[in-house]
Amino acid sequence: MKDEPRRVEVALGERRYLIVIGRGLLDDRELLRDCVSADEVMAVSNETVGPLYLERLESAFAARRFASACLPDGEHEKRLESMLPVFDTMLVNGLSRDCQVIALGGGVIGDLAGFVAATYQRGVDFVQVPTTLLAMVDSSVGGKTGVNHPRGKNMIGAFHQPRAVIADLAVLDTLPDRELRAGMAEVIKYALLGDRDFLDWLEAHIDAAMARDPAAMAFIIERCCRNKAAIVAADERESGERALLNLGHTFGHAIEGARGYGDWLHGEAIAAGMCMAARMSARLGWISAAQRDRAITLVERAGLPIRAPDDIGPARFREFMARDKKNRNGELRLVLLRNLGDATVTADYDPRALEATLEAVGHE
Ligand SMILES: NC(=O)c1ccc[n+]([C@@H]2O[C@H](COP(=O)([O-])OP(=O)(O)OC[C@H]3O[C@@H](n4cnc5c(N)ncnc54)[C@H](O)[C@@H]3O)[C@@H](O)[C@H]2O)c1
Ligand SMILES: O=C(O)C(=O)C[C@@H](O)[C@H](O)[C@H](O)COP(=O)(O)O
Ligand SMILES: [Zn+2]
Repeated sequence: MKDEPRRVEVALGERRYLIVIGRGLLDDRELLRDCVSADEVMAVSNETVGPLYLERLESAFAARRFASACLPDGEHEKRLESMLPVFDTMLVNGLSRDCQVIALGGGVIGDLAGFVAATYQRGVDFVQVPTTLLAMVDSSVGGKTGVNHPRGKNMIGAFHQPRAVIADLAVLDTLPDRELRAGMAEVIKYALLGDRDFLDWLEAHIDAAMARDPAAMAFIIERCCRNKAAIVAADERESGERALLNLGHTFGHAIEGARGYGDWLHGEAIAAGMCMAARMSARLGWISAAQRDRAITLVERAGLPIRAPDDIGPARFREFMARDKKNRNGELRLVLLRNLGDATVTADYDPRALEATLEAVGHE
């Protein structure tokens, strides 16, 4: 018997949208046509995902004006220049302000296509069709769109919520193992920042999840989407608690930036960044050494890096961290652990704990 899709609502005051999670959704034309209501459709994907799944969208929207663009693959392509060919395609095809954009891909395509939608003719609607675990549990939800700048991650962008998120679990069958592991970093993030029960569950089921057990995957994706939907509903534009979703990201974004958005995947950098946050929290005495090790062990069991690359010194970390979007009045705000399953965003910490954590990169 086919499982019914799971549905998670993101409620933003009067506005709301659905995240639909299930196997085979890309073959459900009724759902696709329901979510994408416009007569003019622009699908954005990349050279890896497009050949695998774009045809499903093409055939679902054959009766409408349909245009598409497949960008080169990779995090380094998440930059302003990559948006131009997408705008060109939209203009050449005469797409009006009534068109809708579909982002078909991982977080890179989701963030970029979302920003295209936020800015094309001052803003059109878009639908997220995430194809990585990371995009299903995190980037497709919540409306953060944008691109990187050589001086910092996601430095140019806009809040622009999708009108729907369609997560077809079948597409994960073609996702490489390394990308699955990268997605698991954001999964572990939700547990550490605010969901202690989920942390216990993950510790018991991480091996099943890494083996792509279908029930475990569906449970994980729904649980993470519910967590994210609740945080985004409470603080859509990150004036407060949404910054908790940045656990591991102040360090992680510095790693990505210092490596030139190249060899370290976002999820890998965030994994190492979360371990740094755990070590710093332990140095501050906010969590015990045993709790720190529990967090790090889970990251390690997911096959993720637990250490930042040793060629990024404290000065380079600080250079990127000084530009972090969470900073206020020149103060470096960090997401740290007060307990497992209980993170806090604060600039109120002993700076020596940060210094020691940065100095120890490569040694611990
Ligand atoms: N907006 C947000 O809230 C948010 C949240 C988390 C991360 N992000 C951003 O997301 C990006 C990382 O996303 P990602 O990890 O999905 O990386 P990605 O988009 O680069 O995708 C990872 C790789 O998997 C390939 N791929 C995607 N789906 C596939 C499939 N089904 N089968 C085979 N290959 C597939 C892609 O072509 C790519 O090579 C980063 O830029 C990060 O900053 C944004
Ligand atoms: O949705 C959010 O809020 C997040 O912070 C989710 C993060 O996982 C994601 O990497 C996000 O893109 C980071 O945003 P930024 O504002 O720190 O650039
Ligand atoms: Zn992230």
